[in-house]
Amino acid sequence: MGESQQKKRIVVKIGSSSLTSRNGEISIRKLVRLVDEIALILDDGHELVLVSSGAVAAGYRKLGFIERPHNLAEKQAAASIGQCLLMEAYSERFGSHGYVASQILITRSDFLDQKRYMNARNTIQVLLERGAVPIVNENDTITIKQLKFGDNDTLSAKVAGLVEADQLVILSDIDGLYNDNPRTNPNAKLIEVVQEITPEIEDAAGDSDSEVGTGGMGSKIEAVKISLAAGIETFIGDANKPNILLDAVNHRAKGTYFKPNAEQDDLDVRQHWIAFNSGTKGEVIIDEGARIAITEEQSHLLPQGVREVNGTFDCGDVVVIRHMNGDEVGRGVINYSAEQLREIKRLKLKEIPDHIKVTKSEAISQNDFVCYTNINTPN
Ligand SMILES: Nc1ncnc2c1ncn2[C@@H]1O[C@H](COP(=O)(O)OP(=O)(O)O)[C@@H](O)[C@H]1O
Ligand SMILES: N[C@@H](CCC(=O)OP(=O)(O)O)C(=O)O
Repeated sequence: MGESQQKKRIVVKIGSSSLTSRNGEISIRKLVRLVDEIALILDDGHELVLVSSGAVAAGYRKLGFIERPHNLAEKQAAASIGQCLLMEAYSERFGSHGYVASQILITRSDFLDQKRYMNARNTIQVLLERGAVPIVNENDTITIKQLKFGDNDTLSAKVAGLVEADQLVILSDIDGLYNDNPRTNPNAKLIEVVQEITPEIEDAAGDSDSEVGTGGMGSKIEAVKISLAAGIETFIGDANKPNILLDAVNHRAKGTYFKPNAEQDDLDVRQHWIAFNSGTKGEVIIDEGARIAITEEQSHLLPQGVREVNGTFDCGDVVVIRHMNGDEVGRGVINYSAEQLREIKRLKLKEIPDHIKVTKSEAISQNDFVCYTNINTPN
């Protein structure tokens, strides 16, 4: 183990702008330099998952386009060629350092489904245990517009949560978050440490000015909200600075460090999925007694404390739990359908009619519940 002593699990996101030359084509020189830096981290004993953009950039010229296409189908076609070329370049360079690269293509819907989520997690776990370097990108060629991450910033934050990373490092063409877009305001100042994403920070983070970057600083801040909510410290810095990765891991790189709330509770993997990835189907409105039971007394949510049921859901779906006063309390996996719960709301367990008896009679079990005070901001 090197200077940082403790083995860390790091997710590194490399944006399109950091892998391309001025004309938007993939730059093998830039890719090679970054792989060489990653090898130093691996040599130091850390585990690393790489989230790499660049498939469209690597492929569009081979399809005869003179510039990066804007039409979705054309970008998807370009990505299907570019992804292979990208992986070929990564495999070759990682191989020269004695490391094996693996490809993982993910869509937004993979995060919504708990089984697919766990599968992805288990696969990456094996790869990391065996010393391989998982390289993740969005599955561009098959993802429909409505389910697209679009930029890879959000994907990297979700991956960091998936693998329970110690640190997320987002490398870009800029050395961090400024208090205004430095490309248009020469007086903008770098913000070195962020403890909380305030509305001022969200306002400062603008779009991308490059031809190849997708989300700009705005999508990076959205991503940071997800990683901080999951308790993962995050860094944004300039991919072009020598030793940026090793320095970021050792907290001495120039850039912006985002600190998670130290008092946050640790969520287990199922609670993490419920909090950040599941998506919710409907709402269960509860009274004060039920709120105290589930948030302060570590008890189950019983049908007795349910006042209203909004929307449609089935047993096993994740629902929002809201207090009668309108405040959101948390979310959890529901043991009844909306129809069943409407029929048994406010009833004691022994009063539940036989035709509605289910295996777990509580509405939401304590270990299937995530309280919003235990996380910063769920997405
Ligand atoms: N407040 C800000 N601080 C830093 N960069 C900003 C800010 N607002 C907008 N930007 C823009 O965001 C760009 C980085 O995002 P992007 O081009 O999407 O890169 P990537 O391809 O690495 O995701 C910067 O180069 C800059 O033009
Ligand atoms: N999945 C796309 C990446 C999209 C993109 O450009 O993302 P980003 O680099 O975060 O602005 C690709 O590989 O081309």
